[in-house]
Amino acid sequence: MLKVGFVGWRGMVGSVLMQRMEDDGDFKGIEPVFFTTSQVGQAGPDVGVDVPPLKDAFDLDALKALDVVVTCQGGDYTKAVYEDLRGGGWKGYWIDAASTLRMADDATIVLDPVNRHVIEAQLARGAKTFVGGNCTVSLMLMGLGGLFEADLIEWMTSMTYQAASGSGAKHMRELLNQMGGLRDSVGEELKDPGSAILDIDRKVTAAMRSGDFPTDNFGAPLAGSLLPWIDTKLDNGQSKEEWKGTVETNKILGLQDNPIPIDGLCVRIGAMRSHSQAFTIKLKKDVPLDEIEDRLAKHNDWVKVVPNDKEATIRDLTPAAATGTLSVPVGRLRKLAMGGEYLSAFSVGDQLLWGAAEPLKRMLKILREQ
Ligand SMILES: NC(=O)C1=CN([C@@H]2O[C@H](COP(=O)(O)OP(=O)(O)OC[C@H]3O[C@@H](n4cnc5c(N)ncnc54)[C@H](OP(=O)(O)O)[C@@H]3O)[C@@H](O)[C@H]2O)C=CC1
Ligand SMILES: N[C@@H](CC(=O)OP(=O)(O)O)C(=O)O
Repeated sequence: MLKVGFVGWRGMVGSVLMQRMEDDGDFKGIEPVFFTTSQVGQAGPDVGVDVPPLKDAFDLDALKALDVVVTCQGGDYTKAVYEDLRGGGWKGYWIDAASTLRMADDATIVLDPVNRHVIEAQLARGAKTFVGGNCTVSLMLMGLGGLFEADLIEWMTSMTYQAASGSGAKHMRELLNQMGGLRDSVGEELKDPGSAILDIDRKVTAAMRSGDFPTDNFGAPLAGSLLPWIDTKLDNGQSKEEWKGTVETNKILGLQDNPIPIDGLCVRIGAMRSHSQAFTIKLKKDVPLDEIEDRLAKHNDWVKVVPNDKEATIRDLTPAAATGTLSVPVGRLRKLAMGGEYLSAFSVGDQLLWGAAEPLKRMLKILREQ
């Protein structure tokens, strides 16, 4: 029975992972050990099997006793522990949600409905480090996997609409406080259907720009606005989030030697936990739309092609519809005015499920089935 250590299990990503593992009975058949950076000795979570008290996540000897470490604790933890653990001779499997190790030569980015062949090849050559991809990248590949699989994409842009959860729990709270602050600033006026909308707008804008508006986490208003920058700046002008779209996609697909150009702008919007993306795709040839829809729909069990009409789109192709589900709807599929090789698409997905926890859960299962 695999002895599996969980670090970061009570955080936002970790909690989603725990829930999904419980839903699917994944704790049966492993020996789980729970770790913490702050609550050593306290009782472990109730996951339906006996677990020892929480161990110290920085205790290398305790970690070395494991066959597998699954961490959702974040990049600082990975930086603090991983090298020392490997340097100390530990040969176990490391499964990580953080981006720290993703582009390392000995790390494989996991998204098995898309790159099971890459994962299997890496396992066969003895790879031991497996990392979940960036949420936007994983969700894009789950949605458009059928086109990548058929090698139909010459290049593409991804313009994102990313939810607050991608920045963490505090940001989700701040977004809600911002929304509440805007509403409260015009509470009286909203009670009166006859009040002038431009007066309401003026007050809302003033509230948004006031020094009292809660912006400690985002650094600027998000509610009623948007933020066209995510993560740090690179020398070429890309944000790091935009860079990940190029390099992680090609690494996941095993195309580093002949990469597909993928670029775009990453934008934070006031959604809670589902990321959306609008794509412009240059196809290698003019493929009929029904064939494209067929390839997309058949690629995996979670992608759902949404007909390109208003009713279906506003019902099924939104964060409100996708959140809390494993479904990855893809719609707005049509050929663009530039010609038959130019395709538009729009996708949505829960960034804590396929964007974070689900690929890790499934990687652990792949190890168990080996
Ligand atoms: N947020 C996201 O969208 C994504 C995040 N990731 C990666 O996952 C990492 C973790 O992200 P996320 O889950 O958002 O981080 P959280 O801040 O929710 O949790 C991280 C850790 O904080 C500690 N913690 C302290 N106070 C609390 C509290 N009140 N409730 C819960 N945990 C608490 C816990 O560790 P302890 O028990 O040791 O105190 C927990 O494991 C990120 O750093 C990133 O590397 C990856 C993909 C997406
Ligand atoms: N950066 C993503 C969240 C994420 O997945 O990040 P990372 O690539 O560090 O795992 C966001 O803000 O929406």
